[in-house]
Amino acid sequence: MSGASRSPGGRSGELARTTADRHPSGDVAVLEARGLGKRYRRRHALSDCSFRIPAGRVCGLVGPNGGGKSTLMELAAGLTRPTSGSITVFGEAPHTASARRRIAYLAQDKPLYSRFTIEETLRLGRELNPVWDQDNAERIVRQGELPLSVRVGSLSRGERTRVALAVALAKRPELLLLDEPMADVDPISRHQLTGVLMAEAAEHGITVLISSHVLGELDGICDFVLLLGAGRTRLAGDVDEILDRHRLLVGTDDAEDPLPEPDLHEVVEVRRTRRQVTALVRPRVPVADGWDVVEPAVEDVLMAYLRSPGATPLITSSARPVMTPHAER
Ligand SMILES: Nc1ncnc2c1ncn2[C@@H]1O[C@H](COP(=O)(O)OP(=O)(O)OP(=O)(O)O)[C@@H](O)[C@H]1O
Repeated sequence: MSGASRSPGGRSGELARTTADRHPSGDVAVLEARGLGKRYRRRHALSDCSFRIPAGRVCGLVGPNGGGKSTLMELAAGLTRPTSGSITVFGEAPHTASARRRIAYLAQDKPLYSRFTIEETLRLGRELNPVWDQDNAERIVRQGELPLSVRVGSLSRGERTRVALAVALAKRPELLLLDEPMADVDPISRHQLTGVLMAEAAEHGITVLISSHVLGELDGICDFVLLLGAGRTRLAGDVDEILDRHRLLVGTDDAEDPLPEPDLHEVVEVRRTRRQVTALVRPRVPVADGWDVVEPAVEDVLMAYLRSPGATPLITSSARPVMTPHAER
């Protein structure tokens, strides 16, 4: 294999030594936002957004159109600066050269030089990046049956995604930011590229932030989620922790009050069909008899929060930033 190789967790160890404010759980945040805000003229793309993503997680980024996902990716990639609050990557401002070396960002429009061939694109990547895994990049391209001699401008959008992902992974990033990467990719390539992504993330301990509107696409690949709405953090945390905090209550819709204990649970959403009522709640006490109580799937939880913009946000302990005096300024 050409390019520098790195042992799994090698640079994570370095990260652990250099990050001062450890979380009570002992893990280390790769990406952390504290009161983060970004305003474009009068429009607030993000406001007072706080969360942390621990090292090695694959975090699904979800939210409605205009919810602030791309803005967050651009801030995390160091391409734009906050107008309030802070965002750090590996404990540093993302625009610093040392932080940017550790980040790869795949923007929604997959910017590549159209006039370059794939081979020239990879050569440019090799020249620009101190760490570059050429063999891996070529393997990912060849798996899509793309000849290296073809011009990028002649590729379909899905094929460009494959090349862009090959470039991003060849940099051997520690943080990979993927903005709706699979939107143009056919189902078979999507399955295959997702497999490549997961294998690379696991082998090299890459922390991944991946946005998608297709919730089923995130289910099974993400162990962490971040849901933004109107520029704010609405739901963040470990998938297991989030599932553990929610229950789906299913009952018949024959009572006057559809929820027998509305003061006892945080109600995220209530939905009625003709005879049935289904509620997603965060129970504070054991649920009373009369309801079928089911552990929800990730997609159930995400959909309920997306449909209910007024639901009380939940940021679980693994996603809550450590508030140092500096961070509270
Ligand atoms: N460069 C910009 N100039 C002005 N407004 C912007 C700019 N970028 C984003 N916005 C605004 O900020 C808000 C958040 O946009 P953003 O693209 O971050 O949302 P998103 O969640 O990625 O949306 P989508 O799901 O549609 O891609 C929107 O209201 C958008 O119009």
